[in-house]
Order: sequence, then structure tokens, then C-alpha cells
Amino acid sequence: MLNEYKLELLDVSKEFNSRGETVKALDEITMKIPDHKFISIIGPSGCGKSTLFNIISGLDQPSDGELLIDKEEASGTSGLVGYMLQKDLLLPWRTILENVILGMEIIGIPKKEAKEKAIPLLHRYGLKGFEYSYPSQLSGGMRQRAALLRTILYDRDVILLDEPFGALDAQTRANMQEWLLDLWDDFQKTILFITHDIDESIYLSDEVYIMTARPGKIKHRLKIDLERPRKPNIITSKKFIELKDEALTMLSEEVLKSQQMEMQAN
Ligand SMILES: Nc1ncnc2c1ncn2[C@@H]1O[C@H](COP(=O)(O)OP(=O)(O)OP(=O)(O)O)[C@@H](O)[C@H]1O
Repeated sequence: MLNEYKLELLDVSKEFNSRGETVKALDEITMKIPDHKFISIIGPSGCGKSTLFNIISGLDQPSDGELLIDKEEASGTSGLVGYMLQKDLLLPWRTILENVILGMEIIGIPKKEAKEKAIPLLHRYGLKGFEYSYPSQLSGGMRQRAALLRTILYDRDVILLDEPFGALDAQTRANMQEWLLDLWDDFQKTILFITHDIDESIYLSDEVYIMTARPGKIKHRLKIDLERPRKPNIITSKKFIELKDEALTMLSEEVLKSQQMEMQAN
């Protein structure tokens, strides 16, 4: 029987001990993610989104609860998912091609074979002519594309993207959203995507999880029943605006709480 869920977090909590104080970052997070879905996570600053990704990627361990990938316990096991941070982290001394094949090299694919696999993808995804350039010679959008291709070619079913477009200008960001949806469609991955941008989360996703102020809990799961393929003008549709309104109301309550907490701490 096919697994119902690719990824499950069951009552995952996380506490940090910092300078004698205990900080509860996550509080009983439960998420059940089916295969091949595009899921976004939004929440106020400091609500634990990156902590959640660190736990899913195995870089950190939950204090409590379970993480299952393909129904197998996966807490603390790294290498099971692809993880891309906001900063592209391309190695400046490697060409774009050499950067893109890094994930494949890590999983033991010979360099020549990795390059043969990567070159057509660089062509297809808008990096033709830049294979032998260095990261410093590329625009921010192109570097993010190279970093995303590297993550995809690491060839894990689940990909975590932590605010990959946060630093890009609005037009580049819109182009990158189209590009990412193409990539997701072609490679059939399960994507978890952190963003601070409500429009972006609705435009890209099948579901948007809204988190509370710290300690991060799941406040609401918003199902995005907009048809695919998504067209840019969908953001003016009645349905999109209703979804945005719902997300905005939920999120602004939590942003307010988070700001109040910050003021009390200062
Ligand atoms: N290693 C750590 N030790 C102590 N506290 C930590 C550690 N990592 C995170 N925290 C705390 O846990 C909380 C959640 O942090 P996290 O970075 O996961 O939030 P975030 O939602 O990703 O924030 P942002 O949106 O600003 O990136 C914060 O209060 C943070 O200070």
C-alpha cells in the first residue's frame, strides 16, 4: 500500500537551554504531509520555523515527539532530506557547474556522470552559458537558481527551502516563483517552504501552515484549493483574496503577540 504521508511530525517540541534559562521554541507540532505536495510555513519572527527545519533535516533533535519519513523514525538522522538556507552558500572557488554537482558528489556519483546530468538542467533552467562562471559573476536570482538545482540534484524526496527568495527584488522573486513551480512539477518533490510573504505562500502552495508566536504551535492549516497550473493573475481572484484575508487575520494576531513579548523582554 502506498504511504499516506511522506513526512509526519507528531507532537514535536523543542526546548533550548541558554545561559541558565530554558527557551521553549516549539510546542507539540503535528504536521502530516502527503507526498508531492507544496507546503508553506508562515509565522512571526522567532516562532521556531528554522528550528522546525533543523529538526526535519536531522541537524537538531526534538526534545519530545516523533519525526517520521516514509513511516520510519527519522529524528537526528541527517541526509534524508534536501535543505537549502536563505543564503545560497555557493562555494566561491567552484564554477556554477561544480557547485551544482556538489550534492551528487556527496552521495557518491562520479564527477563526469554528475556533470553530464547537470549540464542539460542548467540549460533548461536558465543558466545556459554560465556553467563555467563563478558565483560572484552571477545575479542574486541566478545564484539562487543554481543553489536550488544543487538541492534538487541531491535527489531527496523531501526538500526544505528556508526563505530562498527573501533577499531578491520583487520582479526577480516573481520570476523565481514561476521557475520553482516548474521545477517542482518536473521533479515531483515534496517541498516545505518558509516565507514571510503571505501572497507567495498562497500562490505556491497546496497548504499553508500558520504558526503562533513563540513557543511555535500550529495555529491553522489553510488549504489552498486554487487550480493548477497557477497563473500570475490568480492573485486578483476572489478566492485568492479570501484566502489572503484569512491568513492575514491569523498571522497579524501572532505578530502582535510576538512584538508584545519582545517589548516585555527589553
Ligand atoms: N541554539 C539555540 N539556543 C538557544 N535558543 C535558540 C537556539 N536556536 C533558536 N533559539 C531560539 O528559539 C526561538 C526560535 O528560533 P528560530 O530561529 O527557529 O525562529 P524563526 O521562526 O526561524 O525566526 P526568523 O523568522 O526570525 O528566522 C528563538 O527565540 C531563538 O532565539
